[in-house]
Amino acid sequence: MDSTQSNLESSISVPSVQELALQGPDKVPERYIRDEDGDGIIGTYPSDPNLHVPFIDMDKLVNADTQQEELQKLHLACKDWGVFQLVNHGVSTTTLKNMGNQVQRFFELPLQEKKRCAQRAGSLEGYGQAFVTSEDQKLDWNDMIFLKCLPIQNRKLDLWPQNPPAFRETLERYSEEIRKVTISIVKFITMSLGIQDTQISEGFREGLYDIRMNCYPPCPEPERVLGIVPHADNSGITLLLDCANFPGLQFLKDEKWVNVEPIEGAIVANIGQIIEVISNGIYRAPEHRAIVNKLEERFSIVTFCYPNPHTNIGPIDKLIGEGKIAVYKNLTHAEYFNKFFNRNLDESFIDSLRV
Ligand SMILES: O=C(O)CCC(=O)C(=O)O
Ligand SMILES: [Fe+2]
Repeated sequence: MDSTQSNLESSISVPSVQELALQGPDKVPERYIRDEDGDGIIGTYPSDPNLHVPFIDMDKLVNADTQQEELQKLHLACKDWGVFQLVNHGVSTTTLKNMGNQVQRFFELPLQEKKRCAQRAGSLEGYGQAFVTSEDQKLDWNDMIFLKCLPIQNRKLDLWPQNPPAFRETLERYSEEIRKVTISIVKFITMSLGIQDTQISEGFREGLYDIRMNCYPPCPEPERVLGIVPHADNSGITLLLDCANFPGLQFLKDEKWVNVEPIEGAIVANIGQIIEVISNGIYRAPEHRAIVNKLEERFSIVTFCYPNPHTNIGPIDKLIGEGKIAVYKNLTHAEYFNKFFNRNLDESFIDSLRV
């Protein structure tokens, strides 16, 4: 990544939401309140309980007899939703369970212990918060720890928790298994775009895997705050492990918020803005947000997967020409990240990538 410091590559420090919640307040501090009128409306869109995020079965993608049908489902999932629940993905149940446990145990530690991994000036890595640049900005009802996991030389081990004791080895194992899933699901995503060569998916073998672990404490006024403000991810693809047994993650579909019902053993996969660009906008990086719960704490483990830094980010040749024009610019990896970290938080990042 570019060595020049850019404005969103670090965040000002904010209070721990877990500590706030522990005091058992009956009201939420003003800095977290999103509905100024107190009418409980967050965002402009209603939610729709009758819509469900599609499912994709990796076994069916691999099996020659079922592949075509499943590729067609995958195509529609990426085009119409930008998100799907992936089952039979190959990450072992033990790895998923261990990862969830370690993250929960980390967030259960006393604040002082978690602060040993606190973000340092000028970096988003570590325990803290992302994209907070001013004291009067509204805050998310969320604590997080963000760690670069792959390639191995990107790890800042001084920020990796040593407590709980199995945290590091569990995260190492998890990131390796997630990398395998990423390479294969990206291969099928490009196949569903009609591209047969594996150059794009192979770009994820030496790719970057950054993991954000989120804790959403119970909130006395859940309908007035957000766990994470609506956004699309700047990744190639994002793979999310939802550790709760109630919904918290929502995707925007046809101007309605749709809950992701957590399914044990499934991984939620959403298209990131890099695949949106590569696919020349055929596949969309969907807007999503997290809501919070009055009684229960929720954890999620989110892997942002990027192709290796030598890959240019632009629409692939096969999807332009013969009357199809490029909708997005072609940028180097460094230019893409520079634009991302210097973006204006009030403007659409993806629009800034349009030709
Ligand atoms: O925790 C969630 O459900 C959403 C997290 C998310 O969207 C993110 O970290 O980018
Ligand atoms: Fe996200």
